[in-house]
Amino acid sequence: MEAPTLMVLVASFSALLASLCILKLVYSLWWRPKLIERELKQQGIGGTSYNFLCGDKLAIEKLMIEAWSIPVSLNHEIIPRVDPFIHQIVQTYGKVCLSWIGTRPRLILGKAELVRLILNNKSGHFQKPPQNSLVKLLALGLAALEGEKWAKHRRLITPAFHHEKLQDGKAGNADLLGLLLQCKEEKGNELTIEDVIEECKMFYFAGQETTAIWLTWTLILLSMHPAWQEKARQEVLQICGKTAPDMEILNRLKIVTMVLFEVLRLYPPATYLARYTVQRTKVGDICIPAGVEVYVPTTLLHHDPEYWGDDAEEFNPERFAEGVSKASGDQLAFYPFGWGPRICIAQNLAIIEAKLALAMILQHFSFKLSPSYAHAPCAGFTLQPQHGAPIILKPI
Ligand code: HEM
Repeated sequence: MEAPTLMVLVASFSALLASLCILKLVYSLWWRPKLIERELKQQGIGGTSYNFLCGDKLAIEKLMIEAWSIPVSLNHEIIPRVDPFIHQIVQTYGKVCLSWIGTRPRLILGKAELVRLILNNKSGHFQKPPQNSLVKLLALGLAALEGEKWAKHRRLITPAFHHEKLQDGKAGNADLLGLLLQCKEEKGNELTIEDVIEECKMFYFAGQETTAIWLTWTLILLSMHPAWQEKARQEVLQICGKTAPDMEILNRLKIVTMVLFEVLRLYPPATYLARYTVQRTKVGDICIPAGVEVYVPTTLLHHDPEYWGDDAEEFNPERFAEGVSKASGDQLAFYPFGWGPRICIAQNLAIIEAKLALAMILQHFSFKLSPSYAHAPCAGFTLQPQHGAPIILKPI
């Protein structure tokens, strides 16, 4: 073949390749989002229209900067501050609506019956959304695994949190590490040393932050509601005086438990859960295309008067007097630990830790908010008091 002909061929091939790349880009950055938008809107789902490349990112950032620049009054109507975009979009388009995180469609499902279908789904069509590399670096392990590997790790780790272990006070990191290393040693088991490290990292992050923040909000709320602080203290002192509570005593602390659940309702450490459709999937009447992030807004459901009544925004531990299942109009309006197959593996441990810590604080201290406290809940990795929690403790 002559040189000029060869050059023409190479040039045509390059041009074809470039056109294909451009087409692919146009498809993923414009056409596909628009197709998904049309499909969901045809099913009667309202929401924002897709903006090229950035979606609702700018609107979300603007609302957050505004909301987070000032504290709020000392009450529990926190949604407009914690998640101003969700607050606004749900007010405009309803509890089931569509928004955009860049090019990724985000379907908000703020109804208990749909939350149930998503979190209970065992088809494998809903997975954890693809994460950016920073999140991957921080937290891998069980919470980020999928499919067979997740099922295997979950099976391996579950015994570390068995009820009897918790009763003996033996559960925890040392136990988990022992279990994982034992599994790694066993012949035929493909658990690698990297897997063991990832699980330990995951448990460190998942375990420390969430329980600490739960206790922090509990101290803030019991400072805001001193009558409940006193009621809970009286219960502890009546049952065990000033001796450290054991498991049997912890099981008898009814008011302490009601208080802790009411704090989890109003200030859930994990403000939302997210899933991602790996293929077209039906949820109730909604047909969700592949590649859609499903956003399950925990804080919104925990504050919704439809499930909690007119006093939804009030701190009223009494609503948990008959247990979690009778506290709301729908059991799936309260899921601080998630639900279904991926429910928090350590929820019993977290509850025991929180009860023990709170009971011991109540036994030995009375507490109130420092005058420098500004009520400013904001959602980062977990739901945080933005300017800290200065609390004045007085030994009793
Ligand atoms: C107040 C305390 C805690 C809260 C509110 C909490 C909340 C949650 C939630 C909502 C999920 C489900 C996530 C999802 O479905 O996407 C979860 C999963 C998980 N949590 Fe917790 N958690 C707490 C304490 C802990 C502790 C103490 C540990 C470890 C010692 C832990 C380890 C895990 C793990 C490993 C998963 C992933 C389970 C799986 O995907 O199979 N959590 N947690």
